[in-house]
Amino acid sequence: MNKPLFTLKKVSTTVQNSVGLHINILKNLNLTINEGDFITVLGSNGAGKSTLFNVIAGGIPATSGSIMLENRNITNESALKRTKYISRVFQDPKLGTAPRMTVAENLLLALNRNKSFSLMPRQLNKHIDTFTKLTKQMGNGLDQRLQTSVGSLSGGQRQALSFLMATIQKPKLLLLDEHTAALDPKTSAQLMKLTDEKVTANAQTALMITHNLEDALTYGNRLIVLHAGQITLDVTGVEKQKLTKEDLLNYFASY
Ligand SMILES: Nc1ncnc2c1ncn2[C@@H]1O[C@H](COP(=O)(O)OP(=O)(O)OP(=O)(O)O)[C@@H](O)[C@H]1O
Repeated sequence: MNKPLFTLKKVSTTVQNSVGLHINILKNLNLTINEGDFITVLGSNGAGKSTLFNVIAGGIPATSGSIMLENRNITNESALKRTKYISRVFQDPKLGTAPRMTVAENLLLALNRNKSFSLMPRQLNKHIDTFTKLTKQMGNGLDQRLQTSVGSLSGGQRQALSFLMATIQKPKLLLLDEHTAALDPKTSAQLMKLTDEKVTANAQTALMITHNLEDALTYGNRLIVLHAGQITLDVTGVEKQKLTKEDLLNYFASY
């Protein structure tokens, strides 16, 4: 049985642009994210995908409608409070990590998110084996760079670190905003594979925005398409498995 985790009901979002005009981005959007869903999110540029993530994470308020987390109404909860249970990885590897701190310090920060703690060497030493194991899984040399400052990592290593930090404490929801798009094809494919392994192994509820149709079809149990601020396609399970790249191209061409 599908258990609803996040429920967005008739969510609309209006923002003001640089010349003061009000733009309605999300329009009466309905979405139920079930526990364990791994949803790939497609949509043309400007469809409202990142805005949807911003509204779920609390960065942009819903102008109307409601967002429920199980039985709790979180529509007006701050973004800061929502970081307790929602993690996000962005397209830009520079976001989500502290550049002057080492890889190990960043991981310790993520491990202690929402707690008061110290970055004392004692604390770091306690976790170093765990961090080595975790970073080794990435297969990109990150485990050899635990004591290196994050600013000197490659984009791929830094993005792998952002992903590890976002998942080190299992969040209720993981939002992946084109998180492999800025990486070279090999590094991107490697992080995508690791993402799938981790999300699947942890039964992690996740939404992943991508412009890569193959990734959208290959990964996840569910696929949604956003168009002009609304969800126009929502397929799950066998229906998703049957979907082809050609179907999607035809679907987009029909707009
Ligand atoms: N804060 C804002 N102020 C003004 N306009 C905005 C704001 N945020 C988003 N928009 C506009 O709303 C529309 C939707 O933007 P959004 O970033 O959500 O689209 P997207 O589907 O993620 O696009 P892309 O695939 O290009 O990343 C765009 O036209 C964008 O310019």
